Amino acid sequence: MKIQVRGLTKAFGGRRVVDGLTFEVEPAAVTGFLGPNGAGKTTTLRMLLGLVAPDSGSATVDGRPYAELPDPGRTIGAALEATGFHPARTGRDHLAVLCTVHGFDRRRADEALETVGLAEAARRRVGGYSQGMRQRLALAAALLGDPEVLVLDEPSNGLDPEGIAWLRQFLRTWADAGRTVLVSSHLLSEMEQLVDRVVIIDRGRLVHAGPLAHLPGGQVSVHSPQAEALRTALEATGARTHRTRPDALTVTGLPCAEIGRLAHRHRIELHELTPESGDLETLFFTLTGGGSGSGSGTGNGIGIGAGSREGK
Ligand SMILES: Nc1ncnc2c1ncn2[C@@H]1O[C@H](COP(=O)(O)OP(=O)(O)OP(=O)(O)O)[C@@H](O)[C@H]1O
Repeated sequence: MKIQVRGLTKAFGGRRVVDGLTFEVEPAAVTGFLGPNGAGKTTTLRMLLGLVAPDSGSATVDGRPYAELPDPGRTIGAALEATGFHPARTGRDHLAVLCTVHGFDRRRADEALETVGLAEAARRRVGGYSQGMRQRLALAAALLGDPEVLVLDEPSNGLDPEGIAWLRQFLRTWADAGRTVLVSSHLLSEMEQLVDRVVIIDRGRLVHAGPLAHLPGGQVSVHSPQAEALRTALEATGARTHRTRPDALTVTGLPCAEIGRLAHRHRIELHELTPESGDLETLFFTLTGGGSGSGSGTGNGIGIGAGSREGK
């Protein structure tokens, strides 16, 4: 099932926090939803889940807005925040209550706890859970309806490296089964390990969407016996070059096809043209000019312009 977001817009107090946002999330892939703190990720997800009404535009799953899904609980599962658990309840009781509320078989509670690796802690009170265990419990809650589509807001927050490795494997298996998953984060370095595709937003607007493997902003390595002539031609277009050998350059700021076209136009012989995939950090800073937040990274990864969390 596909998630489709079309012209989605939402303003709070006259300020647009989601601004004409359009993107799609395909099944059978893990899609990262990335942007600095306050970029509008959570608001977008809340609109997708029918928790906030858009001012204009739409967010649909399988072609329908949440409110019109015939069986929303079995279509889309979401973990928006790993908070709001009753501390005196056990993990198992928490899920059992949700099963009752949503009309799911109570056996799903134990199955979901098993899936997220919380079976042994199931009968302990949530008040004693670590942040990572709460994340797993929130994920278990999202899985109760055995949905086709999973939406996770910052699921790696509070997970230790072992937890991250587990999450990566879980998401991989999920996508390999042909299901859809959208995972939001402001931690680029972690997402790079977790996702196949990215949707990057900043100030409520789309900055970039596409496969992780084809990120722009990376470098291209070029071998040519006329490296100096090529360098002159490239720099005239504004691309940055670095001579690595007498017959080799790395080029930043132009894709392979453009470099090949330019070389052809100047009758420059090429022996090799190799893209070196960009990384998310380079991409983000290239596309947004450094992000809208302030301050440095937070948590155990590198944050995208991770400033303070506003208005929460
Ligand atoms: N109900 C609300 N009323 C007023 N302002 C809101 C409301 N919900 C969100 N905002 C504001 O909208 C902006 C976008 O917030 P949102 O939580 O969607 O961003 P985010 O990208 O998810 O950020 P984070 O990574 O911090 O969760 C923020 O400035 C936030 O303060």
